[in-house]
Parts: sequence; structure tokens; C-alpha cells
Amino acid sequence: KSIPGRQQVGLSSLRRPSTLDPHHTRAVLARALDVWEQASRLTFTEVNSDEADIVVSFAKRYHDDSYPFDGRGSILAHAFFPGSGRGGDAHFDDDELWLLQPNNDDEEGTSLLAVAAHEFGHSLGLSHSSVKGALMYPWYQGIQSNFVLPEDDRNGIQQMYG
Ligand SMILES: CC(C)C[C@H](C(=O)NO)C(=O)N[C@@H](CC(N)=O)C(=O)NCc1cccc(N)c1
Ligand SMILES: [Zn+2]
Ligand SMILES: [Zn+2]
Repeated sequence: KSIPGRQQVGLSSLRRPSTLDPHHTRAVLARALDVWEQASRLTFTEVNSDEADIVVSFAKRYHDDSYPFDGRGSILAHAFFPGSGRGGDAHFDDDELWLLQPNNDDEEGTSLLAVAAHEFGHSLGLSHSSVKGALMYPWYQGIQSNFVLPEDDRNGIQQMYG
């Protein structure tokens, strides 16, 4: 399944986000992957198959793994470290108010770009970072439109896929 250097991403059509525009959602997910592509030798291709290395889905509460979501807020998403089966997959809590545009601070809602970039870090094998400001810092911090991958995250991905 996972051929080093060729990460495949499937946007699972099984559980597509109920409210988000699928075309726009894919564009945001592609940008979240691009964050990592630009800092490593990784390349990503979209495939429509659950055999993909990273299968993305949106789900609420219990969703056939033992990590149920919790409604709006708190847990926003989770992803599995690389591996067979659901390894690499990323699940997003469909009870969140996902924003597909970089949001100005006062607007409530959660940037899908920021969270997806964070989750794909897990999908690629990165754990949480204690460096405040790192993308892999455990707590959501929003994202600027001209987002550049912080140093700590770049080091992390270079160590694995330099
Ligand atoms: C124990 C984990 C399942 C928590 C989960 C997470 O880290 N997922 O990768 C999560 O949703 N964490 C929240 C915060 C929390 N502890 O509930 C979060 O903001 N993570 C996503 C995120 C997005 C963008 C940037 C950063 N730094 C973090
Ligand atoms: Zn899940
Ligand atoms: Zn995380």
C-alpha cells in the first residue's frame, strides 16, 4: 500500500461532509497536503479508492473506530499514523463549523486548512510538538492566508522523508 515517496490520498466519498461543497473541500485538502509536499520529497496524487494511503472522511460521534467525536468544539479531528488498513487515514468531526477560507479572527469556525495540515502531519508519522506556534502543537491556533510551515514541523518531516 504505502510506497515510500508516493502517498496517495483518497477523499472517501462514503462520508462526504454534509454541508461543505465537495469541490472546494478537495481544494483545501490539496493545499493542506501541499504544505508537506513543499517541505519534503513527498508527492501526493488523488485516487478514488479506499486503498489509498490517506483516506479522508468527515463523520460525527461514533464512526466505526474507537475514537468517537464529541459534537462541536474540543476534538476537531484525528488521524492514524502511517500503516496498513486505516493507517494514515484522517477523520474530521462533521459537527465542526468548517471554514474553507482563511477566517478573520472574530468569525467563529475552524479552518479546515489548518486542521487538515495538522492531521496530515499525523498521517505522515509526526506526533504533537511542544513548540508553541508549530503546526503540530496540540492546540488549534488558526492559520494565516500566507501560511509557511514552521521550522519545527519542517525539521520533523525532513527527518522522516527528507
Ligand atoms: C487527542 C487528539 C485526538 C486531539 C485532536 C488532535 O490532536 N488531532 O490531531 C484534536 O482535535 N485536538 C484539538 C485540540 C484539542 N486538544 O482538542 C486541535 O486543535 N487539534 C488540531 C490542530 C489544528 C491546527 C493546529 C494545531 N496546532 C492543532
Ligand atoms: Zn475516527
Ligand atoms: Zn493532533
